[in-house]
Amino acid sequence: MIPRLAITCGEPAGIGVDLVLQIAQNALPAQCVVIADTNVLKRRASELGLSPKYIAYDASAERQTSNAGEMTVVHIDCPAEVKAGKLNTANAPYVLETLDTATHGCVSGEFDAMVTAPLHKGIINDAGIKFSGHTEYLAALTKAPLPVMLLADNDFRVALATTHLPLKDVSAAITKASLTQVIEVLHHDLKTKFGLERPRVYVCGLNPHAGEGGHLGMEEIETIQPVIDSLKAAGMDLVGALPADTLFTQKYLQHADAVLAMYHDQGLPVLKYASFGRAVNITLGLPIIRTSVDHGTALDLAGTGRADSGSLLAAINSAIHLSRSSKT
Ligand SMILES: NC(=O)C1=CN([C@@H]2O[C@H](COP(=O)(O)OP(=O)(O)OC[C@H]3O[C@@H](n4cnc5c(N)ncnc54)[C@H](O)[C@@H]3O)[C@@H](O)[C@H]2O)C=CC1
Ligand SMILES: NCC(=O)COP(=O)(O)O
Repeated sequence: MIPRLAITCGEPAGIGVDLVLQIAQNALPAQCVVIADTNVLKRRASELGLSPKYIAYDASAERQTSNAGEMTVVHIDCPAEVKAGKLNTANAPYVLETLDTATHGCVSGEFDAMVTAPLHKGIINDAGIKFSGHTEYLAALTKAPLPVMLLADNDFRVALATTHLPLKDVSAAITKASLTQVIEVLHHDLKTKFGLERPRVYVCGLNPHAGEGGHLGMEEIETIQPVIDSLKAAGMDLVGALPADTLFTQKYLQHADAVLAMYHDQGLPVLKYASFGRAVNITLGLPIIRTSVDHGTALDLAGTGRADSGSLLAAINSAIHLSRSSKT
């Protein structure tokens, strides 16, 4: 089976467009279908000194792997002119339309997976559209009750109990019910997507020193530990709650199939310090396969040819692997 992947370019003023063009210089063992405005691609390609052959996507044609120097495209109109590095609120609906097209294609089975290049959350909100991130948006589109963000560099996997929310709201968002659901989704997907029979998950506390016995916060005693104990009693292999600063050391990491951090900037800086440029963001808990890059729009690099496509390539390879090996 040749996997067919929908690839979105994200923010058109960002490096997503550059990266997709760079990736198309190489042959890939999948049919990569880029969802974008062909004119945006062509203009950026000429800025980068690239000239791929553009092929209009034909859903009825037989699947073929992607050839070097060719790009299969589903054209979506981008309303306003795109200048590399310059955000424009007028193009926010276009960004979402590319996501909608890719997602509907995955839900219908036309695509086996979607791979997303980075979008700019701020400019979409500036356009008057409430938006937190791909993770939440794709969950709403696919009616998934709870998405879980996981970033991975091979066997080093970091999942998050909460995603995009202000730090002041994190504690209230971690309830016994929400944390139980997050761990259940993580446990389920580690088995079905990563083939881990009995995944071992190390769980971080929320507070410094995991609350220091209640002297530095009560969330561990009142919420996190009771959830861990109850799921362990139900048969899951969980360790914690451990202080996050010491959990992220080799002594523990070498035994972990995944780490569950309580919030975005507790887990991701560690992962990015170790693996920036080759890690993959995988959304768990969706009825479709979605992978993404480990970085943002890097407006400072758009159109310069200096953006590193390592993480996008890793995201594509991960989507290919997951399309072939995932069980439901
Ligand atoms: N999956 C997604 O859609 C993601 C989107 N973002 C969004 O990106 C926007 C900008 O975020 P920032 O925090 O500035 O992070 P960023 O990742 O865009 O940039 C941080 C630094 O890393 C560099 N960098 C990023 N990607 C690179 C690459 N492929 N090659 C070489 N250098 C690279 C940039 O030049 C910059 O110096 C925000 O709106 C954020 O929400 C951030 C992360 C993921
Ligand atoms: N830092 C990772 C990130 O923000 C990715 O968000 P999403 O757009 O994939 O939900």
